[in-house]
Amino acid sequence: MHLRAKPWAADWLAAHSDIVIDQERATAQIGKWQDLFDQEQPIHVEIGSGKGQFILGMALAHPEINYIGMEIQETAIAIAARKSFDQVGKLPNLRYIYGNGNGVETYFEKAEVAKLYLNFSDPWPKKRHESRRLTYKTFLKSYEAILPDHGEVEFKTDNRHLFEYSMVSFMDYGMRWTADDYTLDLHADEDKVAGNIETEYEQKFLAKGQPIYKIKAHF
Ligand SMILES: C[S@@+](CC[C@H](N)C(=O)[O-])C[C@H]1O[C@@H](n2cnc3c(N)ncnc32)[C@H](O)[C@@H]1O
Repeated sequence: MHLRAKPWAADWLAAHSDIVIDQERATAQIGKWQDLFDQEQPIHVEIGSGKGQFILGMALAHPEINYIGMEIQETAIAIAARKSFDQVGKLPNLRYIYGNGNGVETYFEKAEVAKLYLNFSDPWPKKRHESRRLTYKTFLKSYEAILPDHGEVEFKTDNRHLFEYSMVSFMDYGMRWTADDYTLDLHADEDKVAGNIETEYEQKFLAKGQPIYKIKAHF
Protein backbone atom coordinates (compact mmCIF):
# COMPACT_ATOMS: atom_id res chain seq x y z
CA MET A 1 0.00 0.00 0.00
CA HIS A 2 1.44 3.33 -1.00
CA LEU A 3 -0.25 6.50 0.25
CA ARG A 4 0.11 9.89 -1.42
CA ALA A 5 2.11 12.36 0.72
CA LYS A 6 0.01 14.69 2.88
CA PRO A 7 1.41 18.22 3.25
CA TRP A 8 0.46 18.38 6.96
CA ALA A 9 2.07 15.06 7.96
CA ALA A 10 5.64 16.14 8.79
CA ASP A 11 4.53 19.16 10.85
CA TRP A 12 1.92 17.12 12.71
CA LEU A 13 4.50 14.46 13.58
CA ALA A 14 7.01 17.08 14.74
CA ALA A 15 4.37 18.65 17.01
CA HIS A 16 3.39 15.28 18.51
CA SER A 17 6.76 13.69 19.15
CA ASP A 18 5.50 12.49 22.55
CA ILE A 19 3.15 10.11 20.68
CA VAL A 20 5.13 9.24 17.53
CA ILE A 21 8.79 8.33 17.95
CA ASP A 22 11.05 8.62 14.90
CA GLN A 23 13.82 6.14 14.04
CA GLU A 24 16.60 8.11 15.66
CA ARG A 25 14.72 8.46 18.94
CA ALA A 26 13.51 4.87 18.76
CA THR A 27 17.12 3.71 18.65
CA ALA A 28 17.95 5.86 21.69
CA GLN A 29 14.91 4.44 23.52
CA ILE A 30 16.24 0.86 23.52
CA GLY A 31 15.67 -0.79 26.89
CA LYS A 32 13.59 2.18 28.10
CA TRP A 33 10.25 1.94 26.29
CA GLN A 34 8.28 1.55 29.51
CA ASP A 35 9.26 5.15 30.37
CA LEU A 36 6.98 6.38 27.56
CA PHE A 37 3.84 4.79 29.02
CA ASP A 38 1.83 5.62 32.16
CA GLN A 39 2.02 2.05 33.48
CA GLU A 40 4.71 -0.60 33.30
CA GLN A 41 2.98 -3.54 31.58
CA PRO A 42 3.66 -5.88 28.62
CA ILE A 43 4.41 -4.17 25.30
CA HIS A 44 2.80 -5.50 22.09
CA VAL A 45 3.91 -4.16 18.70
CA GLU A 46 2.20 -4.20 15.30
CA ILE A 47 4.62 -3.90 12.39
CA GLY A 48 3.05 -2.27 9.34
CA SER A 49 0.20 -0.69 11.30
CA GLY A 50 -1.09 1.31 8.31
CA LYS A 51 -3.84 3.77 9.19
CA GLY A 52 -3.93 2.38 12.71
CA GLN A 53 -7.44 1.01 13.21
CA PHE A 54 -6.18 -2.28 14.73
CA ILE A 55 -3.66 -0.83 17.16
CA LEU A 56 -6.12 1.83 18.37
CA GLY A 57 -8.86 -0.79 18.81
CA MET A 58 -6.46 -3.04 20.74
CA ALA A 59 -5.27 -0.19 22.98
CA LEU A 60 -8.86 0.73 23.86
CA ALA A 61 -9.90 -2.90 24.41
CA HIS A 62 -6.83 -3.83 26.49
CA PRO A 63 -5.73 -1.09 28.87
CA GLU A 64 -3.57 -3.73 30.63
CA ILE A 65 -1.21 -3.86 27.61
CA ASN A 66 1.03 -1.13 26.18
CA TYR A 67 0.79 -0.96 22.38
CA ILE A 68 3.11 0.39 19.70
CA GLY A 69 2.13 0.74 16.04
CA MET A 70 5.14 0.78 13.73
CA GLU A 71 5.00 2.10 10.17
CA ILE A 72 7.54 2.82 7.47
CA GLN A 73 5.35 5.35 5.59
CA GLU A 74 5.22 8.85 7.03
CA THR A 75 1.74 9.52 5.63
CA ALA A 76 0.30 6.33 7.12
CA ILE A 77 1.76 6.87 10.60
CA ALA A 78 0.62 10.50 10.60
CA ILE A 79 -2.93 9.52 9.57
CA ALA A 80 -3.03 6.77 12.24
CA ALA A 81 -1.71 8.92 15.07
CA ARG A 82 -3.75 12.00 14.19
CA LYS A 83 -6.97 10.01 13.86
CA SER A 84 -6.46 8.36 17.23
CA PHE A 85 -5.43 11.66 18.88
CA ASP A 86 -8.49 13.45 17.48
CA GLN A 87 -10.80 10.65 18.61
CA VAL A 88 -9.52 9.88 22.09
CA GLY A 89 -6.55 12.18 22.86
CA LYS A 90 -3.21 10.84 24.07
CA LEU A 91 -3.91 7.33 25.32
CA PRO A 92 -1.77 6.16 28.27
CA ASN A 93 -1.02 2.82 26.54
CA LEU A 94 -0.52 3.69 22.85
CA ARG A 95 2.53 5.03 21.04
CA TYR A 96 3.80 4.87 17.45
CA ILE A 97 7.17 4.39 15.78
CA TYR A 98 7.80 5.96 12.39
CA GLY A 99 10.35 3.30 11.47
CA ASN A 100 11.26 0.10 9.69
CA GLY A 101 10.37 -3.38 10.91
CA ASN A 102 13.58 -4.57 9.28
CA GLY A 103 16.01 -4.03 12.12
CA VAL A 104 13.68 -3.77 15.12
CA GLU A 105 16.52 -5.08 17.25
CA THR A 106 18.02 -1.60 17.06
CA TYR A 107 14.88 -0.23 18.80
CA PHE A 108 14.20 -2.94 21.40
CA GLU A 109 16.31 -5.24 23.52
CA LYS A 110 15.67 -8.95 24.04
CA ALA A 111 12.24 -9.58 25.62
CA GLU A 112 11.36 -5.88 25.73
CA VAL A 113 8.44 -6.72 23.42
CA ALA A 114 6.05 -9.42 24.68
CA LYS A 115 4.21 -10.07 21.40
CA LEU A 116 4.24 -9.05 17.72
CA TYR A 117 1.40 -8.57 15.25
CA LEU A 118 1.63 -8.55 11.46
CA ASN A 119 -1.62 -7.71 9.70
CA PHE A 120 -2.21 -7.90 5.94
CA SER A 121 1.47 -7.31 5.20
CA ASP A 122 2.28 -6.38 1.60
CA PRO A 123 2.52 -9.70 -0.32
CA TRP A 124 5.42 -8.73 -2.66
CA PRO A 125 4.42 -11.54 -5.08
CA LYS A 126 7.59 -11.46 -7.19
CA LYS A 127 10.30 -13.88 -6.04
CA ARG A 128 12.97 -11.18 -6.44
CA HIS A 129 11.12 -9.09 -3.79
CA GLU A 130 10.90 -11.99 -1.31
CA SER A 131 13.24 -10.28 1.17
CA ARG A 132 10.72 -7.42 1.58
CA ARG A 133 8.00 -9.73 2.93
CA LEU A 134 7.60 -9.16 6.66
CA THR A 135 7.77 -12.93 7.23
CA TYR A 136 11.09 -13.39 5.37
CA LYS A 137 13.83 -15.03 7.44
CA THR A 138 15.81 -11.83 8.09
CA PHE A 139 12.68 -10.24 9.61
CA LEU A 140 12.12 -13.36 11.73
CA LYS A 141 15.67 -13.05 13.05
CA SER A 142 14.95 -9.45 14.08
CA TYR A 143 11.66 -10.45 15.74
CA GLU A 144 13.34 -13.26 17.66
CA ALA A 145 15.90 -10.77 18.98
CA ILE A 146 13.26 -8.57 20.68
CA LEU A 147 10.74 -11.20 21.88
CA PRO A 148 11.17 -13.44 24.92
CA ASP A 149 12.20 -17.07 24.35
CA HIS A 150 9.31 -18.85 22.58
CA GLY A 151 7.71 -15.44 21.90
CA GLU A 152 4.67 -15.21 19.64
CA VAL A 153 4.05 -13.66 16.23
CA GLU A 154 0.37 -13.30 15.28
CA PHE A 155 -0.25 -12.94 11.57
CA LYS A 156 -3.45 -12.28 9.59
CA THR A 157 -3.77 -12.02 5.83
CA ASP A 158 -6.25 -12.37 2.99
CA ASN A 159 -3.46 -13.61 0.70
CA ARG A 160 -3.27 -17.40 0.48
CA HIS A 161 0.11 -17.37 -1.24
CA LEU A 162 1.64 -15.14 1.44
CA PHE A 163 0.04 -17.28 4.15
CA GLU A 164 1.52 -20.49 2.77
CA TYR A 165 4.88 -18.82 2.15
CA SER A 166 4.88 -17.54 5.73
CA MET A 167 4.07 -20.94 7.23
CA VAL A 168 7.03 -22.44 5.36
CA SER A 169 9.26 -19.53 6.36
CA PHE A 170 8.22 -19.91 10.05
CA MET A 171 8.80 -23.66 9.89
CA ASP A 172 12.20 -23.34 8.19
CA TYR A 173 13.17 -20.90 10.92
CA GLY A 174 12.20 -23.44 13.60
CA MET A 175 8.99 -21.72 14.69
CA ARG A 176 6.09 -23.90 15.84
CA TRP A 177 2.31 -23.87 16.25
CA THR A 178 -0.50 -26.32 17.00
CA ALA A 179 -3.65 -27.03 14.96
CA ASP A 180 -5.48 -24.71 17.32
CA ASP A 181 -3.13 -21.82 16.47
CA TYR A 182 -4.28 -21.30 12.88
CA THR A 183 -7.40 -20.97 10.79
CA LEU A 184 -8.09 -20.76 7.08
CA ASP A 185 -11.28 -18.75 7.64
CA LEU A 186 -11.11 -16.65 10.80
CA HIS A 187 -14.58 -15.17 10.49
CA ALA A 188 -16.24 -18.57 10.05
CA ASP A 189 -14.73 -19.78 13.33
CA GLU A 190 -16.78 -18.54 16.30
CA ASP A 191 -14.14 -19.37 18.91
CA LYS A 192 -11.18 -17.88 17.07
CA VAL A 193 -12.93 -14.70 15.97
CA ALA A 194 -14.04 -13.84 19.52
CA GLY A 195 -12.25 -10.64 20.58
CA ASN A 196 -10.87 -10.11 17.06
CA ILE A 197 -10.15 -6.46 16.21
CA GLU A 198 -10.56 -5.83 12.49
CA THR A 199 -7.95 -3.90 10.52
CA GLU A 200 -8.77 -1.58 7.60
CA TYR A 201 -7.62 -4.20 5.09
CA GLU A 202 -9.50 -6.95 6.89
CA GLN A 203 -12.77 -5.01 6.54
CA LYS A 204 -12.07 -4.41 2.89
CA PHE A 205 -11.50 -8.09 2.13
CA LEU A 206 -14.38 -9.24 4.34
CA ALA A 207 -16.72 -6.99 2.38
CA LYS A 208 -15.65 -8.86 -0.76
CA GLY A 209 -16.43 -12.19 0.95
CA GLN A 210 -12.80 -13.33 1.08
CA PRO A 211 -11.60 -15.65 3.86
CA ILE A 212 -9.04 -14.31 6.33
CA TYR A 213 -6.15 -16.60 7.25
CA LYS A 214 -4.58 -16.34 10.70
CA ILE A 215 -1.72 -18.04 12.50
CA LYS A 216 -0.04 -17.63 15.87
CA ALA A 217 3.52 -18.98 15.57
CA HIS A 218 6.05 -19.32 18.39
CA PHE A 219 9.84 -19.20 18.29
C1 LIG B 1 -1.22 -3.59 3.18
S1 LIG B 1 -0.88 -2.47 4.44
C2 LIG B 1 -1.82 -3.11 5.83
C3 LIG B 1 -2.10 -2.07 6.89
C4 LIG B 1 -2.82 -2.57 8.15
N1 LIG B 1 -1.96 -3.46 8.92
C5 LIG B 1 -4.13 -3.24 7.83
O1 LIG B 1 -4.23 -4.46 7.99
O2 LIG B 1 -5.07 -2.54 7.44
C6 LIG B 1 0.79 -2.90 4.89
C7 LIG B 1 1.51 -1.80 5.66
O3 LIG B 1 2.79 -2.26 6.05
C8 LIG B 1 3.71 -1.18 5.94
N2 LIG B 1 5.08 -1.73 5.84
C9 LIG B 1 5.60 -2.41 4.80
N3 LIG B 1 6.88 -2.75 5.04
C10 LIG B 1 7.17 -2.27 6.28
C11 LIG B 1 8.33 -2.29 7.08
N4 LIG B 1 9.46 -2.88 6.66
N5 LIG B 1 8.29 -1.71 8.30
C12 LIG B 1 7.15 -1.09 8.74
N6 LIG B 1 6.02 -1.04 8.02
C13 LIG B 1 6.01 -1.62 6.80
C14 LIG B 1 3.24 -0.45 4.69
O4 LIG B 1 3.72 0.87 4.63
C15 LIG B 1 1.72 -0.53 4.85
O5 LIG B 1 1.21 0.58 5.55
